[in-house]
Amino acid sequence: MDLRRTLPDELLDRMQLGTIEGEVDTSAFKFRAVEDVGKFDFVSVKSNERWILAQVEEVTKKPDGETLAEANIIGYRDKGLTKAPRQVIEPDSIVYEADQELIAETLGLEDAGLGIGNLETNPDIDIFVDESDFYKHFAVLAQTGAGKSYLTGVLTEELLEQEFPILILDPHGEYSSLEIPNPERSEGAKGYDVREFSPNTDVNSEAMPLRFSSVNMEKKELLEVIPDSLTNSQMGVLYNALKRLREKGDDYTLNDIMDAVSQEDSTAKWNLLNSMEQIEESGLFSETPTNLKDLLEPGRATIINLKAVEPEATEMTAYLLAKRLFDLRKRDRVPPFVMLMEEAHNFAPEQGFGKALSSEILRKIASEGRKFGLGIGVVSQRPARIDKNVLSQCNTQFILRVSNPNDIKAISKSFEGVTSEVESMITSLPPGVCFVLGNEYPVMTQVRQRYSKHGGTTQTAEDYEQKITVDCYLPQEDIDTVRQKRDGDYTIAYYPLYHLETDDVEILVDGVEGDVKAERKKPSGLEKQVLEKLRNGLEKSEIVNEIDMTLTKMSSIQESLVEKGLVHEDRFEPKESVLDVDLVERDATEPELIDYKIDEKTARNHLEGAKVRKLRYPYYSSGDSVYDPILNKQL
Ligand SMILES: Nc1ncnc2c1ncn2[C@@H]1O[C@H](COP(=O)(O)OP(=O)(O)OP(=O)(O)O)[C@@H](O)[C@H]1O
Repeated sequence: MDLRRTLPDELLDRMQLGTIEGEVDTSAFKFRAVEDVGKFDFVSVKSNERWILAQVEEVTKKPDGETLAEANIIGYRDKGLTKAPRQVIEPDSIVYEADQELIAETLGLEDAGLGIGNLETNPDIDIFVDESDFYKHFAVLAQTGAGKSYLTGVLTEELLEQEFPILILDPHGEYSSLEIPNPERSEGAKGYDVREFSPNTDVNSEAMPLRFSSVNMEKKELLEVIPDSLTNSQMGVLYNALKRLREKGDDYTLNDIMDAVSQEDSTAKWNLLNSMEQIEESGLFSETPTNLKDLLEPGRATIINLKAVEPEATEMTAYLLAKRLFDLRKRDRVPPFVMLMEEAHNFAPEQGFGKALSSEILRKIASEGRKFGLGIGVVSQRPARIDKNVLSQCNTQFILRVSNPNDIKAISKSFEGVTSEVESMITSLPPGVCFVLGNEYPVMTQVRQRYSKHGGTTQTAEDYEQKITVDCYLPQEDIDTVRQKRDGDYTIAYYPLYHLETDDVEILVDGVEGDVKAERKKPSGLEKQVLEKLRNGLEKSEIVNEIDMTLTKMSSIQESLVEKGLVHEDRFEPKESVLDVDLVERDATEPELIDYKIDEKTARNHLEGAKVRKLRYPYYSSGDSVYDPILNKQL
């Protein structure tokens, strides 16, 4: 019988793949394939006037050359819903290739939104995710090397295209490459608007410093960041100190609280002060804090680079950012935004896997954030170690390859739609292929190529660049700010200097030319005190009062300071010198260092018996132009 003649027209343009064989039930069938079929291919069968979609689960080739395929029935589309058939398909039915429309309709695929890739089995079918779903939280879960940070980069690009403000907690400093177009793309490469902040700008020298305000900190917040748990008497001391400060009615800082605590009449204050000193030493708080509103700008990714930040400071940063930004969001002071957390198991650990300061606030955001337009993105290679209360609130899940049984269990417990077949498929996904869960059916997706450069590549011996730590004068402006303000592709260069010092004199010698760049005599004890107060903006009369000295003494000190070249002759103001600029340690690469041409011995000729130290002066250069970030001017 000529099968094609007996078929209605609508069937004719679909490719026949084979015929059902053996027993059929409502969930699966087997068919003898006459065309090539592969694992996970979508196929279709007509039953009771409806097209049923199924997916090949296994293909077997028999010794006689016959190919048998097993397919799981997904269902049919009816009134906007995918339904499982209640009647069995007729044995002997013909199995066809499934067309794009049937697949897209039955799987309930979106046809617009964030384009993350294509259906793994059908490259012509693009996979989109509804952008509003990102305020209902999402998770990217995968074992190391499966493509987790690559996919997170793709999601970030798509969110930035939709003008979302995004904040990324980046423990390894791998997301700043979002600003660089992907060099592996022949067309469509693109860099994005990125700002980088870090609590540790010594190591992350390209980042702007991230500092928090300690003005009027509430008791609850203070108790969260104090590293030790307090005794009742310590609580009492803190309570009294805060009460007294509030009664005064003025703004108060962490230092004011410490002063007030030290004035309390209780021995419990000493340990409390000790704990508070640790917060102060973390360097996270400042009188000139980062304006948190600057962290959220539509269409911009703000990266919180936590590379080389101590674990305690990392925790405190995550807690303070989540807490304060959620508060600001609730009061509509910042736009709706998405906060992405790499290594999320460290910020919201599951019980039994440690504690984190940010646990409670992240649970709160997970359950309430969507009401206020704060979506969180949980990215982790250890799903089993993430707080279930947080994980289960993630409405959309992107699961790449995961093979650890505990992690698989955590995934199937937290999310719907993870059948045992999906579980086994997750263990064998190739890199860059993920399941998108959260819709009607888990969709196996080939993640698209990135528009911007992927920064998470494992470092190899060839691309290893040794870092050399140098003592460097602290730039007033960081390189990113200068790049943005002056719209130039500036790179940093460290100019070599020698600092020579005896008990009386200090000089700075140019490490290339060998000449003296700055010189001055050192102030004596009392002169130093006067100079310091002068630098802090005090008037002569105020200094006389504070140090408690006669006017005659003050005049002789002034004379001596003029003679040493430390203050101006015509006005009692300190002379500015590069010798007063603060020093910081910086990690530089070999090409960033300008070579010394003068050796230490030659430099020492300028000042016999001096202690010599190598220092560096930073310059930012772009083509022919050179910018001095200490004097803040173009040279
Ligand atoms: N969709 C993709 N397209 C092309 N290459 C990809 C894709 N996904 C991943 N890769 C490649 O696989 C490598 C590993 O991916 P990625 O860095 O995202 O892994 P990871 O899961 O984040 O691992 P780790 O936990 O070690 O950071 C990448 O360097 C990239 O080259």
